[in-house]
Amino acid sequence: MAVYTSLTAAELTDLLSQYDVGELVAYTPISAGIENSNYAVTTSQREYVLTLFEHHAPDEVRNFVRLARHLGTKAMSVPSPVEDASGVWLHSLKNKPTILCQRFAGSHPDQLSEQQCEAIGRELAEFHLASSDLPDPRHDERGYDWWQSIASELSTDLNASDKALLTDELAFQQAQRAQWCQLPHGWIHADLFHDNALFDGDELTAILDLYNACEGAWLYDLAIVANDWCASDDSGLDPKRFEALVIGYQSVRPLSEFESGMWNTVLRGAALRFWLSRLLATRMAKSRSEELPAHKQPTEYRDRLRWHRAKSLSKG
Ligand SMILES: Nc1ncnc2c1ncn2[C@@H]1O[C@H](COP(=O)(O)OP(=O)(O)OP(=O)(O)O)[C@@H](O)[C@H]1O
Ligand SMILES: N[C@@H](CCO)C(=O)O
Repeated sequence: MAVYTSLTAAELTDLLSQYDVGELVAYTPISAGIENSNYAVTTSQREYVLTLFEHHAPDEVRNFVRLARHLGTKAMSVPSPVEDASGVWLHSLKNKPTILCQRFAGSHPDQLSEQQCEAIGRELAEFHLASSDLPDPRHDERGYDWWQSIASELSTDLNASDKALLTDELAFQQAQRAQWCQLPHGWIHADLFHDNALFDGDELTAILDLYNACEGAWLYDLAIVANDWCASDDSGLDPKRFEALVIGYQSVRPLSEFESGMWNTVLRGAALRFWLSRLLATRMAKSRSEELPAHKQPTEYRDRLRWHRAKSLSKG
């Protein structure tokens, strides 16, 4: 949790002078986030967030931000970069691609309510529909092929029971490939956990961190949201929050009968994906002699996968 690149007031003032955003009043590093450096910036006109991309070249950033810019033109509350006085939105500070976005009000929800789940469901469906006319979604680098390849790499870190679970689930998912391919698909957020949304009470003010957005099944995106926002103490899903989420989503884009029949498969796939990515993150943290925070442990998603599998068995 860090800001990796330090900035002086003079550097920031120089950057802001290219925009029509008023004078610099204050700036504070934002410690949440592990990937990029973010600053909360107050000018005489309004509040902004300045992001310096730590690991990406300008062309990659252009590609990441394409979706946010598209959704910004449709008045969705996502961090879309502000243009400077000559229409340029991608700048460079300390040799790092840099953007300035509107700072949204609100905070990350903590005790998730049914109203918040309904709101995020509605917003996700809006996101799917509003992005559907933007061509060439990015390839999902954490999709099915990655599940297969990373699973064999990571299996040496697992005990026998987890290895058996992983092998069995991959075989199940492989058998379901043809069905997955028939699901309605397009751009998906792919990481809409509750720490990537802002709320003011029960009112959703923004969805953030579109940098994993890629092509995928829309139901899969909804399942990623369900596994996090509706998580229950027994490692499964809370039925009331899950119902609220689906009601919210369907109020904008009703699910087809085929999609509704695929829930269990897709919830399992979404749990598997984050079990694997957290296992990988654990391995990487260990190599730096660090640990993942308690709320990002792989076991949470392994246990959720087990819960979904037990559900499908109990349905017979
Ligand atoms: N436009 C914005 N308005 C308000 N707050 C924002 C905005 N952009 C970022 N933030 C705040 O900064 C934090 C970090 O942003 P973000 O999640 O994009 O970080 P990151 O390091 O790029 O990604 P990661 O979550 O993968 O570590 C967010 O959790 C949020 O609190
Ligand atoms: N949202 C992810 C981390 C960022 O991709 C997780 O909780 O595992």
